[in-house]
Amino acid sequence: MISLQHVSKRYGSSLAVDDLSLEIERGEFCCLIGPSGCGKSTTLRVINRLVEPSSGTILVHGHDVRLARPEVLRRSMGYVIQSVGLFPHMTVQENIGVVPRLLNWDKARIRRRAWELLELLALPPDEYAGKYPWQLSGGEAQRVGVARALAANPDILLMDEPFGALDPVTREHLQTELARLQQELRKTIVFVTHDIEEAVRLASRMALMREGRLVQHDTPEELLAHPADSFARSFVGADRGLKRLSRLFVRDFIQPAPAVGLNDSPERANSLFRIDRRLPSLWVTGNGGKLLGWMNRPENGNPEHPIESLVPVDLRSFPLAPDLTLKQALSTFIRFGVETLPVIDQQGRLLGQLSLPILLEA
Ligand SMILES: Nc1ncnc2c1ncn2[C@@H]1O[C@H](COP(=O)(O)OP(=O)(O)OP(=O)(O)O)[C@@H](O)[C@H]1O
Repeated sequence: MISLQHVSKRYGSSLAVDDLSLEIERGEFCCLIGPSGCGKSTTLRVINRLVEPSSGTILVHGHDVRLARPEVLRRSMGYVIQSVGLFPHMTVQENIGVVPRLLNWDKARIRRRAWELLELLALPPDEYAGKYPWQLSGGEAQRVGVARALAANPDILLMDEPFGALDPVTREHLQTELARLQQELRKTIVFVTHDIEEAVRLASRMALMREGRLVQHDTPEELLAHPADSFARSFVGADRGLKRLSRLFVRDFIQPAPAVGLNDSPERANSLFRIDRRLPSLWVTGNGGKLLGWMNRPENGNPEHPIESLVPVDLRSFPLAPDLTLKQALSTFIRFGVETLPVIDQQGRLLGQLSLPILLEA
């Protein structure tokens, strides 16, 4: 899909990119990663000819990019940068419509597309289409930037530190959105970041660079498990086991959860405690299997009624959602100081539980 062959870029006497060869397959999410100044942005920009390489060849869909007119090439790829670059005098809808207008789409089609994309990016069109960039938060502006890049439905998205300027919470939110979007759209994405956590979370393959050269091009799992050299090892960090947890999801580690209904008899709870003598507590569910809290094993062994022994939980923060990463789950374990956490679906129904030993084994 995108093939960089022996690409170099020289600025005066220094080489920003040094004989770099890289193959990016269709539908891949390739993160270019490495320390500041290693040539990530330059590598990205030679793909849409914002930067002309000093030597080497770049093929997109098998065609040499040098043979395409730069403006045509750029329109055929989405491009998202850190500072967004929305036009301040244009509304959100007009900003999203920039490339479609250049492509002479009619007004109705541009509007339809803008609304469709705003919905896709969780920005209600009624509310956002008519806003100006100064009326948006950083996270919202970045979403509009992504919508604008997707406007003409390009196969390729080039993203240069798109979330670099956002606060950590918004950043994590947008990472989740982008991962969801990619599941749905399957674009070929080249994404520059110097944040290894971000790359591990999003990439299907990571290209680790150092001083303009490619050090390792691998899946995040491989890069974390088998860094190619001492530089790669130090870049991925001593806590690479912890980082791997960002690639694993709660849904794949759910186990059955021992539970009673709120209106079940004390005998029912008692029999579950008898079956597993080490069980410290039972989850308690209400209508339709919705989680309410837990009940502890009675200390004197006398059966207790779930209604009377219920310890309610804060459903917004305590239970896990199946699509959280194990890393996020670990922080919930630490926050509450527990060994087992319930997993619930969007309706609050108990799906099962995750235990800390299972997570640590993963
Ligand atoms: N237009 C330019 N003129 C001169 N030198 C440049 C130019 N653009 C980049 N460089 C140099 O090329 C090298 C690679 O820059 P590049 O921006 O590609 O790195 P990067 O890995 O994206 O860095 P960062 O993570 O800090 O953005 C740097 O040493 C930089 O100073």
